[in-house]
Amino acid sequence: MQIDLKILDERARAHIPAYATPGAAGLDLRALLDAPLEIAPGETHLVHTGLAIHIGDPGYAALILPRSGLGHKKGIVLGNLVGLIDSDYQGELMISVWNRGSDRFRLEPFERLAQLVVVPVAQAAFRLVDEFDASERGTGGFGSTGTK
Ligand SMILES: O=c1ccn([C@H]2C[C@H](O)[C@@H](COP(=O)(O)OP(=O)(O)OP(=O)(O)O)O2)c(=O)[nH]1
Ligand SMILES: [Mg+2]
Repeated sequence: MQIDLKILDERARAHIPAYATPGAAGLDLRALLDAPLEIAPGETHLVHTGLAIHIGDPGYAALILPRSGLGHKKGIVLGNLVGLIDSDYQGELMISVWNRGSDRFRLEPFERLAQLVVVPVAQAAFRLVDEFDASERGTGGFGSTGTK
């Protein structure tokens, strides 16, 4: 599929998101910074990408997810845990970066810090009912199928 992409800051032109391997699901997003950004433990910063996308089709959305290596090894994840990019959003892609670790982290200009995944979306219409058709699970949740 194709998605319209706008470059909002010329520095981002050299780093148009691309899939790193033929099977990649995520497109790495880079930090558009003038200088390295020191992120103290517990701090959250909103980081620019210099890019905007317009998905334009309500049958799709994009998710911003952490990169596994940064998240696991450095504690650098997202302040909103997951970013949701609506299909009608046309503004800059912004990344909320949260240092949940115990060490300072130095984010370098144009470092890859998160990834964008395009996903199909179903927009649901709600039909009000008094009773649901029976299902095998019914109302059982939170471990009701056993814990082992
Ligand atoms: O990590 C993110 C999350 C969201 N957005 C943009 C795209 C999204 O379409 C818009 C609104 O996000 P969301 O709906 O999650 O935030 P909200 O707090 O509900 O704001 P709004 O009232 O604008 O919907 O902000 C980003 O750039 N980065
Ligand atoms: Mg919203």
